[in-house]
Amino acid sequence: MDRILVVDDDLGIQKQLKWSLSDYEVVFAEDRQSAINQLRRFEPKVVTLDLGLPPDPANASEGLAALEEILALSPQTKVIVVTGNNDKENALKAVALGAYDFYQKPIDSDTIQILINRAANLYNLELENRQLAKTSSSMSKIIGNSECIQLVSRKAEKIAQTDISTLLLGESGTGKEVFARSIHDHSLRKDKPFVAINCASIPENLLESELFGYEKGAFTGANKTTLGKIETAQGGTVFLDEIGDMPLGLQAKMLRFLQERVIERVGGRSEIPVDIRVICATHRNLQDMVTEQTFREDLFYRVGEIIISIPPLRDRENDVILLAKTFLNQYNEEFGTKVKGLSDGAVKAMLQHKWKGNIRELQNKLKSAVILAEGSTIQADDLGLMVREDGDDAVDSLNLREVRELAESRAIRRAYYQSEKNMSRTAELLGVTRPTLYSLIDKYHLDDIKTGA
Ligand SMILES: Nc1ncnc2c1ncn2[C@@H]1O[C@H](COP(=O)(O)OP(=O)(O)OP(=O)(O)O)[C@@H](O)[C@H]1O
Repeated sequence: MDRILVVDDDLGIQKQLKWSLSDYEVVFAEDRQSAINQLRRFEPKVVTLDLGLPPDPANASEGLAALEEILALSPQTKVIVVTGNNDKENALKAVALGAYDFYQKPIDSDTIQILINRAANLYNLELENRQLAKTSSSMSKIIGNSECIQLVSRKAEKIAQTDISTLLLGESGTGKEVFARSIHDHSLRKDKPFVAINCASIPENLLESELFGYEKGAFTGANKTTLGKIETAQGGTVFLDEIGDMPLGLQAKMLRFLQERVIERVGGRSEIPVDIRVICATHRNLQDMVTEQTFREDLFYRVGEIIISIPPLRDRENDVILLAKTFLNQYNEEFGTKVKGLSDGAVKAMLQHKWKGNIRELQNKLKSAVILAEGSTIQADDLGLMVREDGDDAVDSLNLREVRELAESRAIRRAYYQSEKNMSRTAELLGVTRPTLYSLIDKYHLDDIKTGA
């Protein structure tokens, strides 16, 4: 509930406003000092300020001084000044000082309510814009305010200007490619190419020539010498998505390229030096693959000089809403629609949903909801989601064990980030011993925490 501060020494007006502003949490003050105290304590979004305050209720001096103090302390607050009848001069003075609007007594409940609603909406919009601007200032394409995504973004920002081989881990659709591009865009190689290749989507027999290129006549159909993706990225960055799907034979060749920074085209005889940064990604558990000997251990250490784990959307607190609003604006523009926002039910359903497809799933849902929405706001139904009552996690879980596992994994991850990745502190926050914490991390496959990423 948005909070409003009413500054007025007239108890009748206080009562009237409390009654007519039932959609808000209303707090009161009767003079300048108490107004400032309440402002500090409650951080209201909107203040209605009577200019005639004690000890000088007949003049506007005390009210104007209060206005200046409020705006100096909290410039984003929307202040609506309330003046005596016909006191236009002071009203205009207040607006010149930065008041959002003015209102002349006597107070009409409906009108002041409309004014306050508009002021609160504007405040919320400005707040959202500030948050978007804040997130876009560092890693520009990474949208998200949650603590875990901020930590990961900072890590990515730190390594962007180095050439360290980076391994991005995360479920499908969490934004691994977006991160890879952002790292490239923040690096000294940003004016050179960024070339992405998905190792899982290219048949095994073609992957080698796709990566390393081939000489004319190397095989049937090789009519002319062709550069591979690595060579075309010369000076820039190669993003190898789904590195876990790279066949073992090719892994050896990849290792040689990473160690010696030279490549040989298929059918070629000469070594070609390449100056390239490599970023790899996978949704697989490479450590397990190393144990199973389906991924070379030496390659694992070579591609993962630094490992960054991108958290799944369900662990990113309110980011889901921030992202949904961003996509909503984006799709409104793309499809020429005028959907205004998300209903409370839609917000609740989105916060409850498990987002197995992560940001990609959210994007798809928003896209069809914007196109199909009947009203001006998106409902849970438009997103194909259901609102569950609190504690009703079991509805789309397999059984109680799954509900418990999900809740425990979430709690562990939250405590881990809250304690800035300190294991002892994480265990303390969760009220378990360190060995218990480690066994839970193993049990729930929280690999990012295990590797300290
Ligand atoms: N932080 C973000 N802000 C806005 N959009 C994002 C963000 N992260 C990802 N996206 C969008 O989500 C979609 C999925 O992102 P991306 O392809 O980078 O995920 P991925 O982890 O590489 O997926 P996969 O493993 O399936 O290849 C893309 O359309 C991307 O534009």
